[in-house]
Amino acid sequence: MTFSDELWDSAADVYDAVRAHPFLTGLTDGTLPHEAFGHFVTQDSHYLRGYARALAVLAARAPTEDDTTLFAQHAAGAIAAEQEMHAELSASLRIDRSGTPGPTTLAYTSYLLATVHGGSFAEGLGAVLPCYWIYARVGEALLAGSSPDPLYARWIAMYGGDEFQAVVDAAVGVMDRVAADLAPVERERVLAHYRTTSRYEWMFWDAAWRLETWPV
Ligand SMILES: Cc1ncc(CN)c(N)n1
Repeated sequence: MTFSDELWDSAADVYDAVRAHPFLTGLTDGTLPHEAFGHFVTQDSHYLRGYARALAVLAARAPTEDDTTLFAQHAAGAIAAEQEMHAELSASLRIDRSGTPGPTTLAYTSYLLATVHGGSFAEGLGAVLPCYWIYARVGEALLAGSSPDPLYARWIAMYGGDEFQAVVDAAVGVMDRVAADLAPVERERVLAHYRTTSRYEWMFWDAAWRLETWPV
């Protein structure tokens, strides 16, 4: 069993909860209100800025030149592709993506940044991995059925597409390589970060579903 298998299995219950969430079932059957999707797109634009910063820190702390190149490319290229899609979706939904990050967005990005700065490279990678991997698995699972709503179909095609899957495979491969040299205590820390950010992934969809705002 590879370390990435162990990681995936450790948060498989969270992934199952993600798949069952009404935001995703609504995306698939087309019943998700555009207001909730617009909320998601706006918050995700904020999220991606924080995520890109976290990947850039990871690139700077990477153990090999190839890893630095990989995460720097992901910080620039992958994020640009997602932001481009958000710009198109926002125009179709006629939403303005300005405003401030909501509570869940801020908590999630703050956790990512704290971990990539304060933990080891492996811990940082464990924290960013659910962002890659859960979206790839969700995209892959939803691709065949897609959605009757063309905006949701566009979103599913992005994450279910080969390009995104290849990006994710590369990041998972680095995790497996790095894990070979980790002491058991550090593996446990990686698993803990991975589970926490998997939970944040569920919370991010839930926040959009609830149209979350700051309570005061
Ligand atoms: C919250 C979140 N998580 C993951 C992804 C996919 N990079 C995303 N765009 N937004």
